[in-house]
Amino acid sequence: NRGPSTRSIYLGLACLSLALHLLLAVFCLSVLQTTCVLPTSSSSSIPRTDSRHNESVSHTASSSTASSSDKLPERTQNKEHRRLTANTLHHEADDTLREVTEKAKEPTGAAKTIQKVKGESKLEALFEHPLYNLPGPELQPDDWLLRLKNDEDIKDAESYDDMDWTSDVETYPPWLRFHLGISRWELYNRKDPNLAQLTHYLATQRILGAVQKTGGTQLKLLISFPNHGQALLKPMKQSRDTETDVNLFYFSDFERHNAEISAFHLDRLLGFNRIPPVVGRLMNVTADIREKTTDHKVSRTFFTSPAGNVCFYGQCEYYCSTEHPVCGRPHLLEVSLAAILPDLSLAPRRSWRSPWRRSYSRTKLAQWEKNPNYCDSVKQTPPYSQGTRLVDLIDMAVLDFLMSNMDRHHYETFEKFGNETFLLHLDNGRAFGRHSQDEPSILAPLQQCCRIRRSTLLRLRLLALPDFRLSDVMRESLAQDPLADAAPLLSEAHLSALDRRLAAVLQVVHTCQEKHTDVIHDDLDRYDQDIGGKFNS
Ligand SMILES: Nc1ncnc2c1ncn2[C@@H]1O[C@H](COP(=O)(O)OP(=O)(O)OP(=O)(O)O)[C@@H](O)[C@H]1O
Ligand SMILES: [Mn+2]
Repeated sequence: NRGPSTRSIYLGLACLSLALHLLLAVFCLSVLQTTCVLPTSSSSSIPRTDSRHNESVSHTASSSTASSSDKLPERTQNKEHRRLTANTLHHEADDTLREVTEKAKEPTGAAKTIQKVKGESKLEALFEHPLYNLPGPELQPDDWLLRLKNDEDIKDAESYDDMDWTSDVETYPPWLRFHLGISRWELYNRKDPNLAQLTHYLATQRILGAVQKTGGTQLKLLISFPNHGQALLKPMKQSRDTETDVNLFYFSDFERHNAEISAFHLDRLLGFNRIPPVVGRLMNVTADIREKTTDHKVSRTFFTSPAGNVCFYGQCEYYCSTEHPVCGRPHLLEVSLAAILPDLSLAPRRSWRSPWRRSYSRTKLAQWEKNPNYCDSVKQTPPYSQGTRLVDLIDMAVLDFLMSNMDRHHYETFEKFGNETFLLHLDNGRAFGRHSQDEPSILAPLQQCCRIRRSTLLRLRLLALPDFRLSDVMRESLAQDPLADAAPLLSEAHLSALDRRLAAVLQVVHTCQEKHTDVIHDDLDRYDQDIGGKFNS
């Protein structure tokens, strides 16, 4: 008899459960709508402020793994891995990105000072000059190193199909926006507001880790920050003004943190934009390195010096010993931090041996030192026989002569761009070693080939004028670095050496022009109206 009543109870319960499920579903839908739906602008184009970049460009999401760094074996970017890194980035992005961007908007102390003297600023005047505002070639999609996917790509590109790039480009951390801004012709756009945010990020972010960076001969660390940001650290090893010992060969010279910082500023002042942004920072050796490192090569070399300073030396080929320690005072240490380039697995680079490489021997001379017609053979050898490679190399020689860097044995390019691209000016640690002496042999490419880009020559002439004097704009530019608060990054002696060397470069060009008619590589024929007849060459 209990059959029908039990059945009705079961029926009632089933109805109740159904109703509850329905209620739950409705609730879930409404909640998801408000919290889980991400902006639909996943493929949003980045409107670029600079006229050079005024087309709308969308970048591929492949840059997501840029953060994954050296730990990954090259070319192991399978789909699973890419999805993982993209997702991780987004999770971290949510809570820390806003903080970073907010902080980055505050100008540093030095930047504020510069703003005050607006109107008298030679640096501002320089960057307002038409020679620093030439519209570059119009950029095609292939002219970006990394691209986010745009609608077209979504339709046809299988390789990106599992990417989950849903957040707004504006919320990407500065290092990622730096990567997305690398083009065929320059590493960064001087007017990109992200540049200041990137240096601020490197100078202020909490340090999460420090390991020794492999490759090269002297000690350097790979620093990691929140949001997968990384930097290449070079420590201060000697006082800023110590001149390189005259009996030390160029290949035995110490690397200088202030040389890395100054080289970035100089390269930017020359209008090249070919050095990754570098910023100075006062770090705590104990809290930021000793307590953070997971690298035994580093941690086991820490000690306290007789003076009570915390020191370490790491493991490397040159100067990694108790006799050459890196020491805090007692904990504080000045370092340079360079923005890290996109990971090699995403943006492979090619390393080129410089035709004017030194012999790196105490006794041997290189070919270019023995043969005055050396350039004739270089001019006939690819890639120097075509395009702009030779004048690019000469630009680099001018930069190196100005800062007296004799250590340019190699240079790198991004493989993606083939031979039609700028040259990366990495590793400037051995520059600015001596101010009392110049090294004319660094100018051998210019002097032997008698060729120079017109835009480079015109900028050099501009920097020789009192209104834009190189030493003055360099002093002003370096004052923006956080370490300038402690002491100038380059002494006055180094700054005036720049003016002296600039005059020497112009003299070499002048001598060339007396002997040859094809000295100028005219890259400005399209802009002659813009720059006027003021600078005839
Ligand atoms: N900003 C950067 N981002 C990514 N990789 C970099 C960066 N700067 C340098 N590297 C890479 O690290 C390598 C070593 O750096 P660097 O040349 O500065 O060290 P080094 O000890 O001075 O080398 P060497 O002794 O060969 O002159 C470089 O060859 C380059 O490929
Ligand atoms: Mn080096």
